[in-house]
Amino acid sequence: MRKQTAMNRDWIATARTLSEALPYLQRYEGAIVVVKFGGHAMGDDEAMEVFARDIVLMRQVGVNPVIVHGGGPMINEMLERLEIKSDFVNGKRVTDQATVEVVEMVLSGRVNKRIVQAINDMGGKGVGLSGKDARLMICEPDDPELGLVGTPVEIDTHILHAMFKADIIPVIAPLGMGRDGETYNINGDTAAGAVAGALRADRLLLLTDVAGVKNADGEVVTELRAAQIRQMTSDGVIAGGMIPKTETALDAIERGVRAVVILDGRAPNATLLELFTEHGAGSLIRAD
Ligand SMILES: Nc1ncnc2c1ncn2[C@@H]1O[C@H](COP(=O)(O)OP(=O)(O)O)[C@@H](O)[C@H]1O
Ligand SMILES: CC(=O)N[C@@H](CCC(=O)OP(=O)(O)O)C(=O)O
Repeated sequence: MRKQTAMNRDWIATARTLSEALPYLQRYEGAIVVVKFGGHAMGDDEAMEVFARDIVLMRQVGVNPVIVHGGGPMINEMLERLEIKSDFVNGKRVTDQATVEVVEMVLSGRVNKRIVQAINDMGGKGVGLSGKDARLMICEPDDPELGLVGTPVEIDTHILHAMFKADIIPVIAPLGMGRDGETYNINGDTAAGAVAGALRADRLLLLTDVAGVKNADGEVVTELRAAQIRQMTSDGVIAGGMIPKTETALDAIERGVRAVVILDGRAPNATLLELFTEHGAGSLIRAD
């Protein structure tokens, strides 16, 4: 008879986890899951590999994942190198013409390609595009104070549905086009929310560098409703980069997204844990 060593007890636990995933796999078959991959959530090459593997696995089991990425820290690094000063207002970058050119170069050129390559290295079919491609995201100016920052007002989802049919994983850089062909910088969270809303996604996962939305005592709140978010924002508990995230969550839910989760993208297999196990991660936001 074969003995149960410590090692094969680990295998038994792995097999059990796989087996227990069945109801979740059934629930998400054919579902659309938009994943916002924030610049702070992107780690080293190994973390990128784990993220890409999870996304390819999602596609393999019948989910339609869409990646919308950020890259704020990478943009900051390039702006510093070029000695271009940059300010944020309520988590959004004040963007002039010189800045938007750098944003496009870094996001579409560097960050997007890195994610696409990681997905393709894992055997998936990742295709990179920005909101300018195929007029995916038409924008209007956000706040005049922010310059060339756009709010998506029209999302053409045809290209995304065509990609799902072709087994392609879309990887979207948050840039948009104005009605006169001008380029807009879109906050990554805002772009992800707009795409998720237009697709009526089943889930929007916002991957960041904190475990979730924290209360005044610094504890992660695991379930949040709209009224609570509004209160925490007016109290200043939700601040900085968390403002566009929670605003996005509320907006996406209003547009028909079933639920939004804000979670730590640096935690290994964060997306799989959230979707396919009973151990939901981060803060889950639903309609009131
Ligand atoms: N109530 C809050 N709970 C958690 N994080 C918060 C809160 N208020 C502000 N933050 C800040 O928001 C940051 C996440 O936003 P951001 O840096 O823009 O992330 P990303 O690059 O992933 O989009 C956190 O690292 C944290 O410093
Ligand atoms: C208007 C605006 O703020 N655009 C962002 C776009 C990138 C982004 O959102 O990156 P993270 O998700 O990593 O923060 C910026 O210029 O930094």
